[in-house]
Amino acid sequence: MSVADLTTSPVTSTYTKTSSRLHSSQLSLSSNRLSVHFSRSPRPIPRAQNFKITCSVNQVPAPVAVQTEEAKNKSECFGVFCQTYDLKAEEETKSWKKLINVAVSGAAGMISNHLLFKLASGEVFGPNQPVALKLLGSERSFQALEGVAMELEDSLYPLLREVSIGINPYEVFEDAEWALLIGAKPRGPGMERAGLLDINGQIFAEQGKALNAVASRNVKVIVVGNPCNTNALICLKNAPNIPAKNFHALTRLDENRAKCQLALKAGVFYDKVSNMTIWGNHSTTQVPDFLNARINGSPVKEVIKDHKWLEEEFTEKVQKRGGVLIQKWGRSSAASTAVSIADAMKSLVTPTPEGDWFSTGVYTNGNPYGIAQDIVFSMPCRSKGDGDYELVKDITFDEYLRKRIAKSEAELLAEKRCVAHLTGEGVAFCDLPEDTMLPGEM
Ligand SMILES: NC(=O)c1ccc[n+]([C@@H]2O[C@H](COP(=O)([O-])OP(=O)(O)OC[C@H]3O[C@@H](n4cnc5c(N)ncnc54)[C@H](O)[C@@H]3O)[C@@H](O)[C@H]2O)c1
Repeated sequence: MSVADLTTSPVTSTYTKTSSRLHSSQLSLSSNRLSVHFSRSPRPIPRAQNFKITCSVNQVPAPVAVQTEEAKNKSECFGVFCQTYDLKAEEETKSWKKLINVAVSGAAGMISNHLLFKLASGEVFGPNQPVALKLLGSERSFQALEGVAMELEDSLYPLLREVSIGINPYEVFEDAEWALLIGAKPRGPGMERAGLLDINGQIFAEQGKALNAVASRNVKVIVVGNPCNTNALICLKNAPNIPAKNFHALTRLDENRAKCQLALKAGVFYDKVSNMTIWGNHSTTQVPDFLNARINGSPVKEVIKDHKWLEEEFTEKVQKRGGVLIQKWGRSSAASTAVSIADAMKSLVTPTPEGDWFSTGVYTNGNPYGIAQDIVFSMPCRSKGDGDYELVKDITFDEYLRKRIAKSEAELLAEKRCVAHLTGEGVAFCDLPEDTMLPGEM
């Protein structure tokens, strides 16, 4: 049964439009009946469209798209996603899950332009998980946000049930179960790192407060906007009613880059590289850990005998990859960052393969590695696939690794002092050890 088959059935034009949103893999057939169940949002007043369709291929009830006064007046939902369908359910497909609310900030930006389509396609949450996308933009980017929503409309994703757009985080983050915080100001010419910390820190303080006020109490937050570790710290400090454990700073792109470089050097396909940890800050002090990583199940140092390359070239290559890419591309990595955000989410919603782990920047309180408390630091984690994670215990350290980790730790502690006014910890004092470039910056 294809979409083409469906659209030839005797339906009204409204229904044809809707049924053309369905892909055969997401449909369920019982005898000659086809059922699709669009989950209802838990919110009392729908902001975007909530609808339920059941149809028979031979005899299709002609559904009426109802534009209620309330729906007309809603500015948050977008276009086709504002339709309310008044349909009678004849058959419900049991496999559909409850709608998942995903908020994305910086939704009109370059990274989101790749990520949103991955989320809507089912790549992250699976082929029977309906998704609502709640898109946050800035005042300046609002028109572009409408353009993004139009492209989402035109993509006819069957799993995409709601799209709402807005510039007020207190509205957009309502009931969010995932918050992907990508929107941030780029570092302008001549801007000091401390200036960037302050200007973006304010965005993440506000968004932390908004999450605290209106998001799901178990929302998982992934901070991408730079400087992402300290932004994540600011965000969690401003959201005291959400577990600090739920906040992540994205270092998965760095992990993916490190795996790629090791695979290249060892002459193996990159799926043979496992147990890759990025320690520390998403900056050039980050530490790609070749001591604990494995290639084909063996320690990297047994496979790659050129230890000088590992300590010098490999480490620097990973740390500066973003900058090199900008020189080639003329802009910072967007597609591979979106891939890595999807990877980071998948790592939390699917069980980690036996013996392996992944890297993510998380809150350090209670960590078993002796890293300073109360910062957000990239560390090795495992997940049961329930959205939560635990830190990996059996990790080996040597002097080289300890020394490098300490440098990244010192940088994050200095960044923390720089944003004390945003974390509720007094007066800020900025003594950053050096102005390390962020990956992705010139
Ligand atoms: N952690 C990582 O691995 C990683 C990798 C690459 C880029 N980044 C960072 O991700 C961020 C976004 O990158 P991009 O390439 O998508 O940038 P972009 O400039 O293309 O998009 C950013 C968008 O955010 C919007 N925005 C600004 N302030 C906002 C706010 N307060 N609320 C909502 N939206 C806001 C802007 O209008 C813009 O549309 C940057 O900070 C970049 O440094 C992080």
